[in-house]
Amino acid sequence: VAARPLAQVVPVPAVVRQGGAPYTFGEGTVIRVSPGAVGVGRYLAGLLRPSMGYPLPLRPLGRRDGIVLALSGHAGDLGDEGYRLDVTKQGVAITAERPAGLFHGVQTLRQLLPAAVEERTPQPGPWTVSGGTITDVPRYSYRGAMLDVSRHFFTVAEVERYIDQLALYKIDYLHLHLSDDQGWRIAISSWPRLAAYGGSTEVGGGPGGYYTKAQYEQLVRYAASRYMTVVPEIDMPAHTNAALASYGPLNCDGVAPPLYTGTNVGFSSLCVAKAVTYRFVVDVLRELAALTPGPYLHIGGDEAHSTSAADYTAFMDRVQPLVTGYGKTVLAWHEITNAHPVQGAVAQYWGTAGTEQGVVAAAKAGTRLVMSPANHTYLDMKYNPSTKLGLSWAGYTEVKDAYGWDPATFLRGAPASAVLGVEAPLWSETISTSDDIGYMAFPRLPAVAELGWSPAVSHDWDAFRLRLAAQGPRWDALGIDYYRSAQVPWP
Ligand SMILES: CC1=[NH+][C@H]2[C@@H](O1)O[C@H](CO)[C@@H](O)[C@@H]2O
Repeated sequence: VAARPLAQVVPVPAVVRQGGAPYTFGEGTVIRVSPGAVGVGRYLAGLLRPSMGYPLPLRPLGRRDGIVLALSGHAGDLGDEGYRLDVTKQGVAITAERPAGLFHGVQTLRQLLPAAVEERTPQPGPWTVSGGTITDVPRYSYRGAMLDVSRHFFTVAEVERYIDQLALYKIDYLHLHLSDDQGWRIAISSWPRLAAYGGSTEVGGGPGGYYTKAQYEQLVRYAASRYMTVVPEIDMPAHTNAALASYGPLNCDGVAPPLYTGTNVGFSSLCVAKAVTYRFVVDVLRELAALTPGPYLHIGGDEAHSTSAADYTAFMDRVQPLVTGYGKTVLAWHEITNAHPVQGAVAQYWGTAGTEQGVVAAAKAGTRLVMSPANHTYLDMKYNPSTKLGLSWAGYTEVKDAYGWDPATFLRGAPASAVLGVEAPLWSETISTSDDIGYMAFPRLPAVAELGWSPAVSHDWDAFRLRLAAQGPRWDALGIDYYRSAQVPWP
């Protein structure tokens, strides 16, 4: 079995030098780790032991043989997430400045092994990795995936499964859309009805659900163990029916509307004029900030069709300082640029044309961008008219569409330096199971992940589609029910 070319990896690494003797894992292979790399070593062992059937014991650094996970102990040109991977006859050495870099190197090593390595029962080898060197660093530091847990609720186990799938493609931010018209999904101690009542249903009228604080902290820890930072979103002032239904006083007329299980948007708004609204926002953001080790709180801001422009601006002027007051950075959908984005705020672009001059102007004035153009990155868009799941308001999105754009230039006129990275949102109006997530996210999520990680100069659909094809057998082994796009030459 010819060992896989080093450059076959998705996202494609920055620098690949193929050559030299391959390395073959065996009964005696050990995993040697720096003191700070024990967690990554345990993760790697957990990946390889079931399918290889080898003991793969963890050992301290010593002889340079077998698998080495070493932290360099000094700042260099690999940064927080980069790594170097050297394959020789003696073994595979992954070096990095930070554990996240080692973790990303492990994802690359994983992909250099046969797809059978993803099986959870002993598989025949050989477990050979081609000789050579990879030096790899990300193009963007923000490479996100969003899961809408409001329209349909997903359990901790279902989210953790998605986290594991995202880790394979070096995604480092998980944006959880925790509230919307159809469901409030995070327990807030000072406003208990938000989750207890506001989380009691979902699109289609199912049982919904919510995360207790302990469950949410479990998700944050699990994501962190895969070097992913959680970005919680409380969407405001629109997309708030679940909160408005839970507390009558939050409504301008004091009357709580019924819970909503449909899929319309833009009909709800917090009452901008009432003082209680800001007590609500302060309490929610305070409790959420306490649960969020990451730098961002996402305050939504999209589709405020039932909020006047003046009220929207007044609301955002009052709410953004609350986020920064808790030491967090504001993330919001790009409509925030119609108001006054505070210094340091990040706008998440979700348009389709790349011509919104208000967003361009804000970017020129210092607002940074996370790029999520809906006609390229929305994983809830149908692949084609016959796709059962998903929506089509932004058009049909095949794999080539997910890959065929440049985050640096999509928003025309915005400085490339304003772009922090990319994010692939998966809205869940029509998505309710892990299999649904897998079908819509694969193969398009890896395309967006490559746009976030790999150098612009490596962007090439003809090469990418071949590398993507080699991922198919991995997804089969991982039990991911992916869409077999005709654009990809699956093996
Ligand atoms: C930012 C944004 N707001 C809308 C829009 O994206 O489309 C999504 C469906 O594709 C929908 O669920 C969401 O509420």
